Amino acid sequence: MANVATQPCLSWTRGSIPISKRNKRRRLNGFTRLKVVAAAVVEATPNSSSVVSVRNGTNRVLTLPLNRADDIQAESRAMSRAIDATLYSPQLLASKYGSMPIKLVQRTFEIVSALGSFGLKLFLEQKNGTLDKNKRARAAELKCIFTQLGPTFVKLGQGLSTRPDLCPPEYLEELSELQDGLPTFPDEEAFACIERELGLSLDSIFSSITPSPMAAASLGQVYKARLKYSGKLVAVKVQRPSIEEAIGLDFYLIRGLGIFINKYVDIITTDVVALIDEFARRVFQELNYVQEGQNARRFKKLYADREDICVPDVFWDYTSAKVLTMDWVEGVKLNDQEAIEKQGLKVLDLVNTGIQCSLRQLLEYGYFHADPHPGNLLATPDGKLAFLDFGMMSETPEEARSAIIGHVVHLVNRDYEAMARDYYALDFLSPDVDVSPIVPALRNFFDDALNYTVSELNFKTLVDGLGNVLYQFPFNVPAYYALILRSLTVLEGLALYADPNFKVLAASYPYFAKRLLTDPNPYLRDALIELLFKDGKFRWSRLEDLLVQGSMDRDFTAKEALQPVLKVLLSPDGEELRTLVTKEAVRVSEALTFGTISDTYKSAPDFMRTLVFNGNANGPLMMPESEMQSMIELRDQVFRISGLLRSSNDFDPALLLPILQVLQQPEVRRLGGGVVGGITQRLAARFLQQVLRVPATASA
Ligand SMILES: Nc1ncnc2c1ncn2[C@@H]1O[C@H](COP(=O)(O)OP(=O)(O)OP(=O)(O)O)[C@@H](O)[C@H]1O
Repeated sequence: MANVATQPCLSWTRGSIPISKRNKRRRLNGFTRLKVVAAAVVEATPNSSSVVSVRNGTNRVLTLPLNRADDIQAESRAMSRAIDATLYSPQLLASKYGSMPIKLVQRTFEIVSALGSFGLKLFLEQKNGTLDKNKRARAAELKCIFTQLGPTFVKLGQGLSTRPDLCPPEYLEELSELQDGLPTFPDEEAFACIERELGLSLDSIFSSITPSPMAAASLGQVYKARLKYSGKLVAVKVQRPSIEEAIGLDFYLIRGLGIFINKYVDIITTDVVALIDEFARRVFQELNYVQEGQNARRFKKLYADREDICVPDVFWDYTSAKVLTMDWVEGVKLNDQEAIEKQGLKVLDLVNTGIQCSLRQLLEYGYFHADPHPGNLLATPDGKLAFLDFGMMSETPEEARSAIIGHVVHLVNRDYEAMARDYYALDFLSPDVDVSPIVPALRNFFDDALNYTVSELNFKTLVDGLGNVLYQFPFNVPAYYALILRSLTVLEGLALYADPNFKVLAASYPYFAKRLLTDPNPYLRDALIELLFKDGKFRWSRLEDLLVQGSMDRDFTAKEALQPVLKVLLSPDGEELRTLVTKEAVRVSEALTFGTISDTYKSAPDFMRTLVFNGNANGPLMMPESEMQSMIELRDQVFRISGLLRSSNDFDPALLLPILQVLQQPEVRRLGGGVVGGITQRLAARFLQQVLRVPATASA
């Protein structure tokens, strides 16, 4: 939902009306006032502020330490006010609307005539071949039809705007505007609702409130007010009157259509009724603003530990199922680039904050804001990214969170078999589906797409490509996945306004790298081992890349890097890894030794070369130039990596001790294979010992 487009901008000081005057006017209008209940003197503020505010006799605001218990009590009072909040129940809807044939016929007529004439136009345009040409106009028309048909259809449109698998891009764009300029309802009704719901008169709660809403959305409209007892500016969201009625009737009808499709339309194999029920359940949940307040509180607890994120606090004493009072957030919408820049802020910084926060939401705690459209994201004057509207939240199951990170690893590794297997863990495929035919389809698409580096990859290209693959197989895309894609595509879209070359994947990669390097979750640890060791060889370039990327993440600490893997190294299960590490140590120590000999040879004066190396034209070592070159590359890479680790303030070389311990185990010597292996093993151990004791510069 966005600001009411038609409303002249209300300046707070001039536009808001003092409550006493407004009440007089309302009485003149014959507006029935509800019984005024004594105003709450102490206003339970959210616990994070840790103060309550009261006015003393001289009208000064005093702040007192808040007992957290007050806040909990205020919240439970709000919950008891919302005890009657309507829940979605198909049975209840059936028993209620089944006996109202006239209402049903009227509404069916409204819907069928609006959507029927739209469908007819599409049909005719398809026949005369103008369907593609008119796509944009039709999409805009559908947006208007949904707005006219009311909240259920606005919600439906908002939902469709997140489904690139169902709608062409023109429709996605138009429908995603369904947050803007929705019709308002009369202010008198809104104010009466506040009084009825809270059992308090308006003038006992607010010292002033805007005469008309600052914004109107699908389910409610938002006023800006000042709390009487603390002088705090708040946003008061008031639900549209009789909205459960309207939505309930619509869902009853839509469900009827779903039952018909399930029974008679064979080409649609998905359980349409189940989809409708899930969607309706979510919309009904959104109607309980106490639930929304609790979502906001949980979200704030998890993510607003960062200075760059702002989440409004909820005022429980002024909240009920239909009224939500929270901090007023001053800010501009994230898609208003000009206004953001005027404040001396950069859109890309804010988008980056959004991406980092979204990744934490999706992949760390799994609790995420499922509706991050630009209307719900504000840039505050002090450069924070504010999240609003917690009506629709979603959760990523724990297994899926690791599986998503693992999937990215498999993608980077081009391990298509593993990618296909991931779809079980991601719950895309039921365990009885054979994944083998999916592998060539994945290879076909990704071999091409991955010719780009990660930093060049466009998220949308990747998602579209994957979507095409998914279409061909019996995939069932879980709702959380569609919402994740939505979150990231919205942010990518916002960033592209500011920088057409912005890449969401490049901005996300540091987070993935950090998680892989530091997360002890066994799934991620194994994914890291998979990424670093391929075909029995250690891939130094991957490690270097991960360290470079991971260190760009704000939460990265070098001392945690590789710890999960190093722990496995010494564990009873680490046998295979120990073998790999030992072999690699041999390779590295050879590279170090031969690299140094080669450097010494090159830097020696001619006469020395003749004297010491007998003037050997091939250099000091009898090996092809290419082999020598790759050894030198390996050596330089190892130096760069050790430099990267040691340049971080918090890196303690002693953290690498497990490798040294492994190299010194007697059975490891045997792995090196004979005398040469043994020598290089010792060289490797010495080198490491040197690193651990003397933190010298990389080139030393
Ligand atoms: N705390 C706040 N501070 C400032 N403005 C706010 C606040 N809360 C809401 N708004 C304004 O009101 C608009 C609508 O709020 P919100 O998105 O919560 O309503 P909604 O009915 O849930 O909308 P939607 O149709 O998107 O579900 C926001 O886009 C924003 O412009």
